[in-house]
Amino acid sequence: MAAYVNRTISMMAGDGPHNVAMLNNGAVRVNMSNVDSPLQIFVRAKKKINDIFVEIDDYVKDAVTFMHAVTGENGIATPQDLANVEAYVSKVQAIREVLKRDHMKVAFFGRTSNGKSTVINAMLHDKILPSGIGHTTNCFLQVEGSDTDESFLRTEGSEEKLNVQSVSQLGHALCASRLQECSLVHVYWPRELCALLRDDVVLVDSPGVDVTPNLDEWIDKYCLDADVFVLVANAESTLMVTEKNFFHKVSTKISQPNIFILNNRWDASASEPEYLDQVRTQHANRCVDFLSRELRVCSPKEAEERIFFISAKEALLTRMREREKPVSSPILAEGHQVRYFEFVDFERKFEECISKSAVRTKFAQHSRRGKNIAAEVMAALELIYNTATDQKASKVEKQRVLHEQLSAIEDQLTTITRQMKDKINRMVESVEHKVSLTLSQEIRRLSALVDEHAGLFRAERGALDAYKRALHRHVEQGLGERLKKRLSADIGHEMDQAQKEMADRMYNILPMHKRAAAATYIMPHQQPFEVLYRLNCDNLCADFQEDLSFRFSYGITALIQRFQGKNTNKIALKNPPQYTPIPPTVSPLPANSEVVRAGALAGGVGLSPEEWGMLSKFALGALTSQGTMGGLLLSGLLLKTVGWRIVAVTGVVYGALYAYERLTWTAKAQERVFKKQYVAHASKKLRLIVDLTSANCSHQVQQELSTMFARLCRLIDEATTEMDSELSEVKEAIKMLESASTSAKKLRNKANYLSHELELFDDAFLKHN
Ligand SMILES: Nc1nc2c(ncn2[C@@H]2O[C@H](COP(=O)(O)OP(=O)(O)OP(=O)(O)O)[C@@H](O)[C@H]2O)c(=O)[nH]1
Repeated sequence: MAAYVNRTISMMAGDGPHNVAMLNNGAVRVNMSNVDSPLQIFVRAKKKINDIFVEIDDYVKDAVTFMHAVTGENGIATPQDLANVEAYVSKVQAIREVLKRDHMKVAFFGRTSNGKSTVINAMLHDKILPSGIGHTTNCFLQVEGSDTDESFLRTEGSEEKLNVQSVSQLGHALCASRLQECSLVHVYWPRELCALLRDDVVLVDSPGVDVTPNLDEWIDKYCLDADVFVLVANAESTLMVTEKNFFHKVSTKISQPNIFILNNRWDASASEPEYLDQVRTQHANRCVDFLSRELRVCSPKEAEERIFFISAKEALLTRMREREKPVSSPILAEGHQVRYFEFVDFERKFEECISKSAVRTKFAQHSRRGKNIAAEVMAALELIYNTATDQKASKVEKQRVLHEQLSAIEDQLTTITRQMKDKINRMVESVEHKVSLTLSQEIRRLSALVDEHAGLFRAERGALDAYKRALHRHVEQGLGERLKKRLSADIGHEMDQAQKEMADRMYNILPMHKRAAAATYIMPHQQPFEVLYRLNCDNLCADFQEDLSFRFSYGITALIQRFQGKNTNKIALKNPPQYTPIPPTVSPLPANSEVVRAGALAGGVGLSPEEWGMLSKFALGALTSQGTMGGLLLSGLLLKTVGWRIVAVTGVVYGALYAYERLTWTAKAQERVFKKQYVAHASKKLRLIVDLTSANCSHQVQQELSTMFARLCRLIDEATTEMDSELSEVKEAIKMLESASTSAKKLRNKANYLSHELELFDDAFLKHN
């Protein structure tokens, strides 16, 4: 027996969770260090996946912040995309909460008094749960590590901390204030006092399966999240139907539950050593059969590894002694070391099993969900990245097109401006020439126009003034109509052509969407173009003074004037006068303008106008004086030369001519003379305003075309301004899209990193588990 014990000790010391040593007094000490405990797999896995979920949490929050920035108007993510990713924040939070609470749970079941509480106490190395003969545990007792160093109780649904000593009352079936059998009491025990608790193992004690009909309720409440079930059987008897029945129910609700069978009270076999092996074999076979054949939760070989023959009472006692705690019965039966080693062996296998199982059942699903979340968020970011990339490409293209359009418009506008300027200048010159020519021609035809006037002519002052006003109107109107007829249509046609060409060329460089606006903005001429000029005969001929006094054509004065006029012309021709240019003006010339002109002519022969006046008066005075000596001498000379008869006949003829002219000096003749004088005067005045009028008309044309060109240029300017601001917007959008695609790419890559981390987690903790 001693050899068997030593062999078992050396075997277990090598790979067990606890270093085992036999003490001098025959007791066995087990090192509580849990550095190499299989439970550390769960601990490390929990820490790792918790760290990964912290990163996933940060990642999802970063993704939500990013998506907020790119969602909305002109955004690249839809509110639905944002809502989808936002939903993961709470999901990750929920997983982290579950992770915090994740532990390895082992539930102990069996018939009353089989020793469930004693097994748990032995595993906890202390007498924590009530145990005793008869029906002791009357409700579920869950022992777990307390975060603080204190030990306390908490009943289900209550936050009140109760004294841990009260567990023997609350959980004891014999206690007056006992709880419902289905209720749960949390027993918090300092982690530092127990390696199992430190490593997140939670142990659940239960009332005997033979004392309740509510097995289904138990299973639903306490078994569904259990990683390992321990059936504590009584080695003194055999597996009972009630026990089997319970686990049948468990296996229908949980797929492949991990079930260990402890044949407790094996110390009883010490009193009957001769049947020890047979009984053990019998129990073991039945248990293997139950697990592998009836429940089908494992293979027979695996089942063999999950069946143990122990004495919880001895194990607890041994551990109490190790911890130098008072024990009621220090005497242990023969073979207690072997049973204790088997108990330790159970613990090691149980720890391996519960650790692997908990990692697989709890963290596998977390890992899967983490990967799904990373993949879903990555898909959303991939979509945003693609959208941002596509939109950026189209914006870059738009930017290129806008650049091209702007520089094309600028080039074309420069060319068109130069050409249009030339065209306007040519048109202005042409119009000026045309108006000048036409007006000059019309001035030459002024006598015909004046002759057409058929008003009642009378020589009285009042009637004459009225006639003059009527004639002014007639000339204004007639001249106006003729000019309009000859110029407006012609120039108007040229204007229309020029404007049309201008508009066509400008439209062509406008962007398409502006053309419609331009078409409505620049309306074609509703009215034909009209040359505007101001012909105000009232002002122009205000200085006109008719001379309607009778003058005999052959009177001496007339003859001298005629003679004088010829000589003056001769003098004028010999000495061409230097005219002082008179600036064209619409205001009437001064009344003494003739004097000025005469003065200018006089200047041509070197005499001042005053000197010429004196000379003329003297000559005329000399010739026209009837009573002077000169006249007498001339008469005498004529009489002596040609004879008195000829003089008489000439006198008669001369008298007859005078009488005739005097008699024909009627209102008609006076009107003719008036019109002639008017034509001469008006022609002279109109000639003065030819340049001004033609300049005005050409200016009008220039104004009209320049205004139109300016309006078109304004349209182009508006269009280019719009295009400039559009270009700025496009540049901004490109910047935003660039930054969005970079961020989306970074976040997408982080999702890859997280998925990779979870893959590594699977490799480390799940794949070979
Ligand atoms: N001889 C012996 N007695 C044991 C062993 N384990 C437990 N007992 C005793 O069996 C009695 C019942 O033990 P408990 O641990 O209360 O059994 P239980 O299964 O928890 O019983 P309930 O709580 O009523 O369901 C106690 O007196 C224990 O001391 C053992 O291995 N050997």
